[in-house]
Amino acid sequence: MNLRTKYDIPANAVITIAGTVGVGKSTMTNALADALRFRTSFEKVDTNPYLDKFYADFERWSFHLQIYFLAERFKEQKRIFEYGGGFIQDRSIYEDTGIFAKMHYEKGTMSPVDYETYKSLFEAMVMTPYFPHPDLLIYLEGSLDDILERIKLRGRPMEQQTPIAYWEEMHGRYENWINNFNACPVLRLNINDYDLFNNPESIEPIVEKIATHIKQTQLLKK
Ligand SMILES: Nc1ncnc2c1ncn2[C@@H]1O[C@H](COP(=O)(O)OP(=O)(O)O)[C@@H](O)[C@H]1O
Ligand SMILES: Nc1ncnc2c1ncn2[C@H]1C[C@H](O)[C@@H](COP(=O)(O)O)O1
Repeated sequence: MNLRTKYDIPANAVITIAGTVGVGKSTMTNALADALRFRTSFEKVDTNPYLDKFYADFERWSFHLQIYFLAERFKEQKRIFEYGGGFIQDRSIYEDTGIFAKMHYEKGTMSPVDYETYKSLFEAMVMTPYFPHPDLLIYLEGSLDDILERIKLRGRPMEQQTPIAYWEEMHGRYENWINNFNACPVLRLNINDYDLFNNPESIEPIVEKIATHIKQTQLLKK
């Protein structure tokens, strides 16, 4: 059944899924797109020319990787706009700057000049009235142990070789980031409260929450 019509979710809605590496964004993106009959926008991992190099040498490749992600996400943004919405997006552009670029700069693996260049490009491209914010950002949260388990289970070699301290730092930063995030409405979901693998029907209560959230936001705008 098409849950979008059942719960009266606008056909042009754009919903972005945020959360730390391995938390379950791609799985949620697919499940929601299927339930709502929406298109998907994924970040490209297998064809990313910098990701492996970046994990092997953060200092050397962090700027290149951020520029690559920024360009890719901007192209996706344009595609979403051209279709007139109706998308589930795997990871928001806000995480690139608010989590990744900032973390690498503060940890000394991106130089101050590269960080400034990146930020000014980001602000010129994204923080303008011409860049529509998503209708809803769904934030997936879970314990560090559960997330480490999922990263292990997925088994991307570059992530297996990365010290646990990196994922721990990121996990803490995500918590701070979401508590201060206000660019668009947020729906927080704990990964222990649904199980899309063993219980695919657990998507329906999530769709219901999304509908309520979007309606509340529309009422506030009036
Ligand atoms: N609800 C779930 N229960 C158990 N494992 C899950 C669930 N959702 C995702 N996973 C597993 O966790 C790993 C990371 O999920 P993924 O969706 O790729 O995360 P992300 O896109 O956030 O990096 C994958 O191995 C995936 O199969
Ligand atoms: N902006 C980014 N900077 C550094 N690394 C990033 C960025 N965006 C994504 N990544 C990495 C993290 C993961 O290894 C892969 C895919 O992310 P995932 O959360 O598994 O979808 O890319």
